[in-house]
Amino acid sequence: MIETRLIDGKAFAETLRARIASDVTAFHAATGVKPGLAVVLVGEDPASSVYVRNKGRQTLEAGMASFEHKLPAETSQDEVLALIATLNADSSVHGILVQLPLPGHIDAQAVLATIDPAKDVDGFHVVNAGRLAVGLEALVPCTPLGCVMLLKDTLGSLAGLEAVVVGRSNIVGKPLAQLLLREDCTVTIAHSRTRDLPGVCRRADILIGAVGRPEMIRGDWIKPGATVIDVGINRITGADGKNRLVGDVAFEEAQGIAGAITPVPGGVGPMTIACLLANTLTAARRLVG
Ligand SMILES: Nc1nc2c(c(=O)[nH]1)N[C@@H](CN(C=O)c1ccc(C(=O)N[C@@H](CCC(=O)O)C(=O)O)cc1)CN2
Ligand SMILES: [Mg+2]
Repeated sequence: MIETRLIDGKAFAETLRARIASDVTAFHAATGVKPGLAVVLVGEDPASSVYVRNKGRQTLEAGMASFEHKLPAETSQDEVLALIATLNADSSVHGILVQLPLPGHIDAQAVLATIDPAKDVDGFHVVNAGRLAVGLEALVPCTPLGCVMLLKDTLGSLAGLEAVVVGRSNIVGKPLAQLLLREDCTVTIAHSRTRDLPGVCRRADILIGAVGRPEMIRGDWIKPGATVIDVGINRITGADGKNRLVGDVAFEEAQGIAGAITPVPGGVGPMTIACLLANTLTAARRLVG
């Protein structure tokens, strides 16, 4: 039986954030500029509020300036666009992020399209998505970037490996497939219409769950020894009536089959904010340098 290794994203993210903090100190000493991150939250979604609070705290801990803009749920799209125009023009702001999801009356794509691509630290602007797709320097979405960092730390070179990404979102699935292609993986994006999904998953040396469906990927979908990255964060009520967080992969079933796996929580999640800080420093270097 295979001994399944746990990929500790929480510890990796802590080390990364410490390195970013020391790079921020050096950048500030060299330029006199403190990188600044502006986060826009519309409404009071409880999970989003927690993520935004954590982003603000970790931005300050890394020695950067944090600008939080919390707007009521009924804010109009025009008001959000006006705020973004102000942030685009503000030289103390090097990174701009609009927390998703937005309330239903706001067109997220229209909002994301107005962020200056040079300040788009989420990497969601079509200019950054396009630059990533054609192999140019780009700001890259944080969760996929974190996944690839964990994979390279676990496996070294990814070249030639068969990667299956289950999920085709603009935030995770599509950019992650581009990043894996850049690492010379053979990449498949699978989704709800994929035929024989278990069989497709069983081909994977690297299996990524990014569908947002609790424990959908079963243990017997995993090729023995494969590295499994679980991007899902699903809140479920267990048989005992208690709420808990599970991923897209049936974690217990993966034990003894996967070579390595990220837990939920404590796997990919913490990497998202660490990579956001890395992107903010990258954006500041490009804007100031
Ligand atoms: N503008 C953006 N919106 C959203 C993004 C994003 O990258 N940019 N990603 C997610 C939410 N997110 C950050 O915004 C995020 C999600 C999860 C975590 C995290 O650390 N998760 C912990 C568990 C936390 C919990 O108990 O809920 C973990 O997995 O260990 C950080 C950031 C959607 N929106
Ligand atoms: Mg909408």
